[in-house]
Amino acid sequence: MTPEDIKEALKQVKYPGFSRDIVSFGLVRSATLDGDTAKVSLTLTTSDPKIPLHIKQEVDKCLRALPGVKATVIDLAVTPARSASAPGGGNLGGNTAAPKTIQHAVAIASGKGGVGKSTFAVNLACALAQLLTAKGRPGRVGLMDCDIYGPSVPLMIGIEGRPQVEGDSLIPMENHGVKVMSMGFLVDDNTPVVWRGPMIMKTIQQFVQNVKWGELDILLVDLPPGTGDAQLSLVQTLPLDGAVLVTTPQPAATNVARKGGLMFQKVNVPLLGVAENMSYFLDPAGQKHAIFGEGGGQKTADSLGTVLLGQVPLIPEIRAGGDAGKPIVVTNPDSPAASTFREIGEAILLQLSRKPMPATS
Ligand SMILES: Nc1ncnc2c1ncn2[C@@H]1O[C@H](COP(=O)(O)OP(=O)(O)OP(=O)(O)O)[C@@H](O)[C@H]1O
Repeated sequence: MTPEDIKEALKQVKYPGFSRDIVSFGLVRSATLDGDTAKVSLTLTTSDPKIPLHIKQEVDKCLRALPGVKATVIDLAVTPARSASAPGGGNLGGNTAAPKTIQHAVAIASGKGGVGKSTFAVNLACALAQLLTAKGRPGRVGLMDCDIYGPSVPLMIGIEGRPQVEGDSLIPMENHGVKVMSMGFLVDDNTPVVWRGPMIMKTIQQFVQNVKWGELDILLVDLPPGTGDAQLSLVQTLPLDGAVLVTTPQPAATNVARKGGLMFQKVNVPLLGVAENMSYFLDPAGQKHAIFGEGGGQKTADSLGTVLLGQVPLIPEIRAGGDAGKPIVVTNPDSPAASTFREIGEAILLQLSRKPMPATS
């Protein structure tokens, strides 16, 4: 029995409340067999004492079921997490004060345009809404579309019309369990692009402060594509807890995605990971075709010292869902693509609950 065999077996142990296992979450530091004793060391960041206890019991059960294992030594190092359940979290950095009712704000960014960032953000928001609803926390996901030049979120999530105004505040629009605010609700197609630049900072600050989001566990912020000065000042304006980079697999996209990663590091926003979109085309016979090459997402993640959160296939159903305002996560929740979005959502929630956030300036 090699360390790899033991790690393979430990993939049966799920992190409490998630469908992901402790190995893929990176909690297992080492695993060895010494005579008939299996020795495993784990690290975990949580403030909930029930979680280490539960994981320890499950790991013990799993190890004892292995051939030749009679005893176990499980070393579990627990670091207390910042309080993820405390309202406000207290860690929202940035220049704009975030309402205390928003626990975590996470940017969805891409280096290049057209990699499917908005499609990703919409599906991820719906997946998070499903996950949190299943945990008894419905209505706690928000999506803020900051793409001034091509705000596509309203169309992709199936919302038309304008938000209601209540006193000084705007009421977010809602569909598929996600509260949404978008530049697309406020500027029409005829608004000249030159006006949009000066409007953006002010409007986006207002999106954070003057929109009645209510109690949110997570607010996703769909940033405009690119890594230029405009994005940099936007990122500094927003009270972000983390960022997810979306890329396609080819080198041309990943090189620019890396620049995006460096931009977040510059402003002390932790990278939660890289998501690869259009990773492969899945033909009707179930065959995978690497149209845009392979490995770019992993390479980007490695070079930025972060993780690859998941790989979303290129399938016509995702495009059609975007055009119809019916994301695949909602219309076909059992599809492999929908499962990928939920797995990415789980990984993000887990990271937010265990990662102590550095203070931002
Ligand atoms: N995984 C996918 N499979 C099939 N089509 C996809 C996929 N992801 C995105 N698309 C399609 O690709 C097009 C571009 O996607 P999207 O508008 O989300 O990109 P974007 O990166 O947000 O673009 P930009 O930021 O430049 O506006 C859309 O037509 C969308 O439906």
